Amino acid sequence: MPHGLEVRGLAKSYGGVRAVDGVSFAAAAGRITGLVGPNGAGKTTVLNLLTGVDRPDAGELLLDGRPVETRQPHRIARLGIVRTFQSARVFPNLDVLDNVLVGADCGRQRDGATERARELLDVFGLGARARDRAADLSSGAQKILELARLLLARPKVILLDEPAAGLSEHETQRLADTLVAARDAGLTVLLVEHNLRLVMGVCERIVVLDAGKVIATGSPEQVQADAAVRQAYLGGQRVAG
Ligand SMILES: Nc1ncnc2c1ncn2[C@@H]1O[C@H](COP(=O)(O)OP(=O)(O)OP(=O)(O)O)[C@@H](O)[C@H]1O
Repeated sequence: MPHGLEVRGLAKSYGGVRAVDGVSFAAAAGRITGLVGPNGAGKTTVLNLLTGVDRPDAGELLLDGRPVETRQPHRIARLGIVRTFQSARVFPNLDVLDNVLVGADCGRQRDGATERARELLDVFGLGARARDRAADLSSGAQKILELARLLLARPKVILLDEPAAGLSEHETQRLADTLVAARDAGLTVLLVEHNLRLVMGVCERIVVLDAGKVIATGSPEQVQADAAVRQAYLGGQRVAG
């Protein structure tokens, strides 16, 4: 059984702010791991450090037990670790199908790419929009399109930065179904998300950050019952289920 992604002692300060302060956790292979926490907890910074968008002050990243030495975003992507951003990055003037096919070039998976791209669009509910310009999709649909493009390249690990933000309830359900299907096909997922209903519904394990530190790790049930999580993250309220 491969390990998936492991983060050890990750740290990053901006001026006097310790945005990420000695963070260690694992995202097991073939599982969906949630990374949650209140605003400013350091979640996006973790994703930026893992994908080479920003440089850590300290820390190690391991993929399937092997250290990832490079800090260059394109090399990290070539190892199979890819990410989405809080706002979708699509090619507005390309149509929806061609947007997905860009992922085939990134992943060098051209054989059968068009067929697979169409399948992905169907799974995501965008099949009927294949020839529409990406710019004409809603912002939620653009996020789903970005995800389809990334999946076409068959990554090992996908890091998602608030994929449900701006999605309708229906789109969020599609997203959940697709993440579960991708996981069942072997994908390792790290999900940064404020929609706790989604997180609790699809994640096997959840890592909770507060003020740059991991304050809890466990199953959705364990995390919901954790006093430190309630205090820091929810001000004592019950975690939405
Ligand atoms: N480039 C930067 N320069 C200065 N400070 C930064 C920078 N990036 C992040 N920070 C600070 O680091 C801390 C963590 O921010 P980060 O965006 O990682 O949190 P987050 O958990 O993703 O929050 P949110 O849920 O609101 O997106 C915050 O105090 C933020 O202001």
